[in-house]
Amino acid sequence: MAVSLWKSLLQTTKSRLFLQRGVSLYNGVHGFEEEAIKKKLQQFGGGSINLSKEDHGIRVLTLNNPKQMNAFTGTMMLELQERVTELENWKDGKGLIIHGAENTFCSGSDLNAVRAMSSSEDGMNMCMFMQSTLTRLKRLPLISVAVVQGKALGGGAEFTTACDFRLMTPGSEIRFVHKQMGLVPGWGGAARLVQIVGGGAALKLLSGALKVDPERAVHLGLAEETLPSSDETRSLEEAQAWLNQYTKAPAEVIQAVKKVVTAGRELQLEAALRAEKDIFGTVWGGPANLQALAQSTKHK
Ligand SMILES: CC[C@H](C(=O)O)C(=O)SCCNC(=O)CCNC(=O)[C@H](O)C(C)(C)COP(=O)(O)OP(=O)(O)OC[C@H]1O[C@@H](n2cnc3c(N)ncnc32)[C@H](O)[C@@H]1OP(=O)(O)O
Repeated sequence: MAVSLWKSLLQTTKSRLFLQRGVSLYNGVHGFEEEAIKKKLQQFGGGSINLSKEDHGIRVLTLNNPKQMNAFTGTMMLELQERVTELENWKDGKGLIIHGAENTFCSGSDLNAVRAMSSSEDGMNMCMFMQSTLTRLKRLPLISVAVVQGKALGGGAEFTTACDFRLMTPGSEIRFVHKQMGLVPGWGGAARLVQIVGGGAALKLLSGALKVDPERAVHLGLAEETLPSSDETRSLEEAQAWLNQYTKAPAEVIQAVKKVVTAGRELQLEAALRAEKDIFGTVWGGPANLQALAQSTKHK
């Protein structure tokens, strides 16, 4: 009796915690020194992470460091965390498109920062910082899609897996080059890749550091489709049209949809069911629900 009560309390707490915004994956208990790593990252500047204005419930996040093929500098890592916080507080959002500036996605960590931060302590702290930010990004109550133009390498490949979907332009590639660097993914990319393509395919992609072109990515279920255009502006418009198919409903309904899927993805069944109940409670009898009932909506 006492054990089952305790188990039930633990699961409820877990599903509640999971629904909260801004919760870091790591803290001091895990040896994470957030303020120390932020100070360190501040030393490696360049580039920016830009967030567009809202358009029909969709915003565009741009990885902007084209001089280095959009490699992630320290300050870009810090800015990404700020943009994610901004998106967590966006009440009317439905969708997010993520792409790289000047027709390429991202070539991973800035190698200059990587070289200067080669101690185990810095590596662990950077890993925990980026895992935490990308986990929050994937949990956003928005439908997110990465538009992969040019190359997504190393941390860039990992970043694409923190989106719900990937669309690739002709000639683009996703490549987990970590093995070639004597590493494995550390931004959560391996765990997410296994969820997306399964263990066998993930093992091949990581151990072979294989170039994944759009055709192979679609075949593996890593990408949804190849966009018709490789032109930067047109492919973004195509991605927007693709995303529009899934965001035609009030924001509170789209957000609830994403939340139940996130719960199903991340929690054990009983905790996911409890989370689903809580989320269901936010839309039941809500404006969209009442309107659909009043109109006797038919689903022909
Ligand atoms: C592996 C784990 C780790 C993590 O997860 O944290 C990482 O991500 S480490 C980074 C992994 N990425 C790389 O190792 C990329 C190395 N670069 C390349 O393979 C090429 O530069 C490539 C294929 C991205 C582009 O080749 P291309 O011939 O088209 O152009 P350039 O090589 O001339 O590159 C232009 C310019 O960009 C600089 N660059 C590219 N990537 C990075 C990077 N990750 N960090 C810093 N700088 C980068 C490159 O050095 C050139 O600059 P320049 O001043 O002209 O030499």
